[in-house]
Amino acid sequence: MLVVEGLTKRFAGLLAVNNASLSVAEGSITGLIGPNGAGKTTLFAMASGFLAPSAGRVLFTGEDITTEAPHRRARRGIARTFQIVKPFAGLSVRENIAVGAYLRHPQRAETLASATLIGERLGLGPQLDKPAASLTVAGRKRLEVARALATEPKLLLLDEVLAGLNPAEIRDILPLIRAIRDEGVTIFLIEHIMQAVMTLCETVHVLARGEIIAVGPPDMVCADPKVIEAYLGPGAAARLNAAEAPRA
Ligand SMILES: Nc1ncnc2c1ncn2[C@@H]1O[C@H](COP(=O)(O)OP(=O)(O)OP(=O)(O)O)[C@@H](O)[C@H]1O
Repeated sequence: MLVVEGLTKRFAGLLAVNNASLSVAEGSITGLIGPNGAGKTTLFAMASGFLAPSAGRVLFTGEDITTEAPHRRARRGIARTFQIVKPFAGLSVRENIAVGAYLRHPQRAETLASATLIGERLGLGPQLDKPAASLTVAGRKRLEVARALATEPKLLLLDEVLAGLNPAEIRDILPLIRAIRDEGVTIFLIEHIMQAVMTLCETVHVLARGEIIAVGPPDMVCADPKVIEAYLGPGAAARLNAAEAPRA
């Protein structure tokens, strides 16, 4: 569904993403992991049109969308959430979701009806008429997903939607992410919480210093020495192996 080929982004002297290629299969929940500063959000920004790549291509359902603006990609069916959640604080929760719903339902009554349905589905029913500013962190994260989902995407890019949530809140939101996929929305997510990645994702891509260094099922990827070293430093995989080896 989404194919990224040789994607590169330079910020002045910094190579944030370097010749990254990956694909996200239709109907999958695919993960993008990697240490802080690896280039994950930059890659998402290029996939969703918020940043122009320095080189490389982005294909969506077989079409080259590399130079398309975010609103055009949204119309094609690509939606993203942002790591730093910034709802329109003065608007109600329903109105915030309606901003997304407006893309497919330009009539006000329909927009609000669609926003109501999506808000209820995301567990925000009791808060729909409250100002977005009154939501807890977990509520804001749900609102962020609701706003993206309201555009009725085919592909949903989730950038650390679990960050800042406590274990109970994470446990509550995981089935929701799975349900969204089960209803036909392909999901590509950046996540640091490995337990969630292990539970949700069929395939994981690992980015380190801007380069894709591994891809595969989460358990395989997490056991890959290259991945262990990217997180823990050179020699870490060998030290872990030595520590785990039975003593003679
Ligand atoms: N607009 C920008 N201008 C200059 N440098 C940037 C810009 N955006 C990101 N960077 C740099 O690019 C690199 C990759 O950043 P990015 O936010 O994509 O990493 P990340 O993997 O998403 O990190 P994290 O897990 O901490 O969110 C970092 O060194 C960052 O400082």
